[in-house]
Amino acid sequence: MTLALVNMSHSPLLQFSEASREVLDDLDGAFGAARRFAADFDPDLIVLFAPDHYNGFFYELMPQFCIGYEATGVGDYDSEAGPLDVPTEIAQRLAASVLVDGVDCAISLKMEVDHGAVQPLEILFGGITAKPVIPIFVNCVAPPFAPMRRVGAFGRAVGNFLRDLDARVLLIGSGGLSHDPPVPQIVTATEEQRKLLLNGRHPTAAARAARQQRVIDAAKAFARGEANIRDLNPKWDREFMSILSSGQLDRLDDWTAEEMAAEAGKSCHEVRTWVASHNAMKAAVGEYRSTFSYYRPIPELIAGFGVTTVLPVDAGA
Ligand SMILES: O=C(O)CCC(=O)/C=C/C=C(\O)C(=O)O
Ligand SMILES: [Fe+2]
Repeated sequence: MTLALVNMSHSPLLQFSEASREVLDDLDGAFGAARRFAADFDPDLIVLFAPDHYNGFFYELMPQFCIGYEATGVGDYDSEAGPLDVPTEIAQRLAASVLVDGVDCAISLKMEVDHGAVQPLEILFGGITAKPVIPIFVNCVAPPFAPMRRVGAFGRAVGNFLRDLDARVLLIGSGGLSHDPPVPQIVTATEEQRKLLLNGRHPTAAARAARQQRVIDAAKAFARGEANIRDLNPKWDREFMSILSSGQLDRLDDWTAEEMAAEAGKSCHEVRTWVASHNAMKAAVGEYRSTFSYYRPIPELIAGFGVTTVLPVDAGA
């Protein structure tokens, strides 16, 4: 086993925002660094921790963690649609191993994934079929949430499996830091939103376009300072990133979902993908070190945006 890790925020607004050329070029620089890191590492397998935004997972049956044996991109926000190249037999062994390790984890023989999973594959590798990938859903938008210590335990169970796998594996954690985009909440949902949250699979093109336009409009209003959206919290973001790079992952164990959302917005729970990925890395390799770290609060994307790359301490410089 040889392991490397990329964590990156994603944004459905990347192609649809009014962010300035300077901001987008700055972000492209960070994506370029992560892309070069991924190309240099040249994995033969990607293990991708990603959230979903009510495109593949719904309240009809909402797991906290789910390993995909097969997966398809739904194509939201112009992300690539179609089947991913999932090595089913390895995914099956991974799921069995995680269960034996004591973490109850769902499996899907027909997972549907959205921009949260697809965007890092596009940015790092140019598409969803460039490399074999095992997609792992982590619930980051639908309360109630697993305790953070459980997210850590899940990540470690994945890492324990990877430690004994004869492969070059790139772990990816996909999701934002502080952010509060207008994702409907079950407690405040209108009747129409409730239908979407329960099972809004495969919306019509018109319904998809209306849903997306609402988010695009909210981002424009937020950048003008006019939206009713919680502010980004760069202090919280930097503290979180510094805890991850310190390797002291148990410092996150007692963070509560309520405090996290109050500090950093409801979608900050996407950091759960970073927590799982770092715990997987630590379980598999022991000590790790950060090799690249980018952070910028970007209101036009409604995102505290981070990109990091990580290698085992004993890997060459
Ligand atoms: O379309 C909807 O109703 C949900 C909104 C949505 O998908 C927003 C996604 C935002 C992110 O992925 C993000 O900022 O991390
Ligand atoms: Fe997201």
